[in-house]
Amino acid sequence: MIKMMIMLFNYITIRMFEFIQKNSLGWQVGRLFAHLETPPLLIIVLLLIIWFFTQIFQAFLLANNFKKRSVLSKMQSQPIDVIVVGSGACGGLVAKELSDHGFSVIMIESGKRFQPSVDLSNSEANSGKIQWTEPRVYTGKHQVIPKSGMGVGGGTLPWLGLMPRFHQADFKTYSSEGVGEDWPLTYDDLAPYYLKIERDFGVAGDCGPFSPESYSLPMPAHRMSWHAQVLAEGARKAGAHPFVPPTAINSVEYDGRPACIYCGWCGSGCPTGAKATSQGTYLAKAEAAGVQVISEAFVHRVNYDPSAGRVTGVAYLDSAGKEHEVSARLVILTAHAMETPRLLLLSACPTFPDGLANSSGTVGKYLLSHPTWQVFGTFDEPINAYKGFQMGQVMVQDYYKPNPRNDYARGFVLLSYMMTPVTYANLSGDFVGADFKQFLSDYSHTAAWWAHAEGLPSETNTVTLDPQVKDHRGIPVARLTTEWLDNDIKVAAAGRDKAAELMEASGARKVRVGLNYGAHAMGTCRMGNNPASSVVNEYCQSHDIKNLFICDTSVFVTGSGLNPTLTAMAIASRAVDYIATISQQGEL
Ligand SMILES: Cc1cc2nc3c(=O)[nH]c(=O)nc-3n(C[C@H](O)[C@H](O)[C@H](O)COP(=O)(O)OP(=O)(O)OC[C@H]3O[C@@H](n4cnc5c(N)ncnc54)[C@H](O)[C@@H]3O)c2cc1C
Repeated sequence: MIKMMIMLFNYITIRMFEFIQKNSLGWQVGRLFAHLETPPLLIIVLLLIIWFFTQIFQAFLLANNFKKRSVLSKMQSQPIDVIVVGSGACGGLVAKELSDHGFSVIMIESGKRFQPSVDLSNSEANSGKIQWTEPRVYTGKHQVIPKSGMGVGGGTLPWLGLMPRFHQADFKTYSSEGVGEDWPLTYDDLAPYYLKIERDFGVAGDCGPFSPESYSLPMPAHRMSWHAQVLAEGARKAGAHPFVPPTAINSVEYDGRPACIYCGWCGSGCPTGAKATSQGTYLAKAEAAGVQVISEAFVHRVNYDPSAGRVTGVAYLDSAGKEHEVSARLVILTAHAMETPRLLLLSACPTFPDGLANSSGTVGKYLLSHPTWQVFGTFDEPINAYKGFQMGQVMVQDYYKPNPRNDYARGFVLLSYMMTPVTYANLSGDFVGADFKQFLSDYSHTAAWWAHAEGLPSETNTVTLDPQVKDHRGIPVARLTTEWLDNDIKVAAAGRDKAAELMEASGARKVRVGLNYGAHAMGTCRMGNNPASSVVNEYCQSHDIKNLFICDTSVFVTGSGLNPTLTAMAIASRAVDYIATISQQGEL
């Protein structure tokens, strides 16, 4: 075969020289045909040439990791400072704050843009529109399926708005308890950013008796609705100290957005704008200041220039499958802890064959989640727990601080919770006939505690590229491989049992343990001081590529037992200040 190819190559070369000599296409074609004595031989040669070039073309397509290649459009006429990938909690903040610092920013978001008052008004069906619906593969001993958002606004479209601060010890789990790992930053590093975001984003509630320090929030706490009062009373009887936690849902009109009307559909998107979303806060201001948002645009590669050792921009596919390239001085990934590692792995190149910015081999490793249990209580009188916002009208944090007498490390919190009717009905399982009827009529008599614990980091909990499953674009999807550690199981079980005890203390006639699952995704591109064991430094800057930043929950070292978004935003805001400083010093 090789011999044949060489002969073919020699033959074409000789003919080309002759062609140049004679400078006549007609003469050349005539001579070529004359040398090929029989028509079958001519056909075979032509087929071989076609085959040869098809192989080269296919290899090229594979190397570029996509099926449909169309015309590249270099869209910008002006040089851009920063590309932000993903428009969620951190993306919106990063775009707004960079724009305030004078950077020109393009944001690229794979989901659609919604008009909340029209597209998301008051229906459970909407939650499907605003959650990530593309395929992912979940595997491992205990499958963890963290929900995530999609659309302009990202995870803040379906989120429930809980905004607690992490505690000092959450950043030092190894030095305080010998588990997990210490972060390269501290609570004090983030405290000014927590404060700023609570004001800019809009948070209502109390810091509670167990907060890392005493702080006040810009809006008063919401009044607990009846079910939350019943749960709080039971918690007090059992010796706990319930309070109304920090929530990014307006209790009064704030920053041009109205107070909550307590319709109870927070997870389906807020039609009034009372719930803070990236789209309705940071991003709205960023766009007004000139930030360009490209929606329905899936970034499938971060481009890298090996001669400069820098990223140069990104390539994305629009909804019609057409490819575009955008270049910028800086690329910031805020695509969340499942899609950011996927994108880096998809962007493998000769310099980084195992994934861009992955010389440490840790991209996609140490996937963190919160092991949780739902515990339902059914009461004699109706308590209408569906009224008011869905989660965290009351919180119990008494069992959060680690206690050496426990047979587990770290801790948990309890948050009041109630699901919307169809989600509740879906839990009916095997009930039929009278049992099913009873289950449904219990809805207005039922409330829940959501026990939310800390899951510890493990190198074998990972996001990788699935070798088989591809999305509709032909691109490998994220594959999550997970197994809870012994400590995760124990601390979550302690949370579950405490929730059941408090529910009984509230007077529930029936206590039922519901689902056990993993909430929130974090930690797949963790930060650290050592480039051999972490992906970014404490300012979210890649150890390998200085103009590449990762500013989302991927950078978490441990997950704490608390809702993660405020802390991710605080870390991102601190990274923006760093970027502005080093940019001024000419270091970017
Ligand atoms: C139902 C629900 C309730 C929640 N409630 C709470 C809560 O009460 N408190 C809390 O702290 N957290 C909560 N969370 C979690 C919270 O939403 C996330 O922690 C937070 O949004 C993460 O922010 P992020 O910036 O890392 O990513 P996200 O906000 O998830 O944004 C990432 C964005 O990137 C886009 N994207 C992904 N890949 C690409 C790509 N290749 N190209 C272009 N765009 C891409 C996605 O479409 C998405 O819009 C909840 C989540 C859900 C789903």
